[in-house]
Amino acid sequence: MTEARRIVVKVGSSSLTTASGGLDADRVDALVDVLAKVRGAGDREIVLVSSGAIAAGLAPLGLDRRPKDLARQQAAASVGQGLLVARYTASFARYGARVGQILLTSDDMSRRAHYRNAYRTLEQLLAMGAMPIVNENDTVATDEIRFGDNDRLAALVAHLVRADLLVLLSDVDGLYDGDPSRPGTSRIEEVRGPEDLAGIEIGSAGKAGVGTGGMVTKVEAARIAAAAGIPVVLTSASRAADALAGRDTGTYFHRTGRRSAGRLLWLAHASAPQGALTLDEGAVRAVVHGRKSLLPAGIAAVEGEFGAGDPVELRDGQGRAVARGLVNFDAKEIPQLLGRSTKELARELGPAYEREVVHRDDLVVLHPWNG
Ligand SMILES: Nc1ncnc2c1ncn2[C@@H]1O[C@H](COP(=O)(O)OP(=O)(O)O)[C@@H](O)[C@H]1O
Ligand SMILES: N[C@@H](CCC(=O)OP(=O)(O)O)C(=O)O
Repeated sequence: MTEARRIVVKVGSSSLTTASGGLDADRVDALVDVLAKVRGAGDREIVLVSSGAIAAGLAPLGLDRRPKDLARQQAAASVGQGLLVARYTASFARYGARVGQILLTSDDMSRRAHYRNAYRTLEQLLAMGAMPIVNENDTVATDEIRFGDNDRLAALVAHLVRADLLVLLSDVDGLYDGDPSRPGTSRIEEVRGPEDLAGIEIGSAGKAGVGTGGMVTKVEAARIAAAAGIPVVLTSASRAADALAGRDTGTYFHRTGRRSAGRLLWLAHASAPQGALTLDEGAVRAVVHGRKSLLPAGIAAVEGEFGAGDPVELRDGQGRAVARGLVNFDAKEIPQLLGRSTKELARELGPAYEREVVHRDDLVVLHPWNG
């Protein structure tokens, strides 16, 4: 852990708010103290993924708890994000450090140009010595594409910036083998693979009522990062200094895979497919084994309401998901393309119809078909 040069630290809402709700300036300062010292001590870079926008916006809007509807959550995030970053700006200024705000949606993690730009901005901020602070762009994220929690976003950011370590900070000092508020449960120190999670009761958000995903999304984020070659420490915000100093704390998830290709990680693990295309046998072979683009001739059926650019699932004849991809057509355009060659379509409907339905650069074959 002490060898990690680039670290993504994610802090949850529950670690930044007071018991009665609202942003807790002391807890923000305590976290900033730890991060600023790590940065100041040498050649380690940190990207902070911080939740807390919705929680910070509740009291100023006269809300006493996190609203259920998306519109009011977005309004709260809109008010709270400004307050959150203002707080971080003041807090890092105590160390002479600047902060830069980066708001991302799941869309940004999949579209090539957005992904590249986010990467470039993050690199530039780090090169200029500013502290990047990332959050989900709550005000534009719809229910369908929303991360909702920031745990998976943090895993994807860790992959995006090629981090050596992901630190997930919560209000609990690790993964427990059952609900930690129950007596008799104990902390799991290491997770080497899925077998170490068998039989563990992984629950949802804690009592504070401001967090969202609970342990489920943290374990999922750890799984995504570990599979992409990035080890993960899950611990409490109050143990952040220990975790960053490499002292034994929390739960350590060993990496399970090697670093993999860019933005497609999002497609494989965190996207919500907006529809499905059923492939004939030849197309399954071409896409899964040949790593080819999906052409209209190989599609047998289409389901769902999606627009061009949305993630869709590709299924075989038995209905099993074999891949995910970003589709180049709206759902309603596809029925007329089914089973037909691109040449024929171009002749009949125009040159715009000569394109692949899913380009191979926008396609990820799912495990266990990608072995
Ligand atoms: N097996 C478990 N181990 C640890 N915590 C768990 C477990 N199951 C459920 N939890 C709950 O998950 C909560 C953390 O999730 P959450 O409130 O979403 O935090 P954050 O705001 O930090 O993202 C803990 O407070 C705990 O009550
Ligand atoms: N983007 C949202 C994150 C929502 C949330 O509560 O996330 P988390 O506390 O990480 O489970 C916010 O800033 O409020």
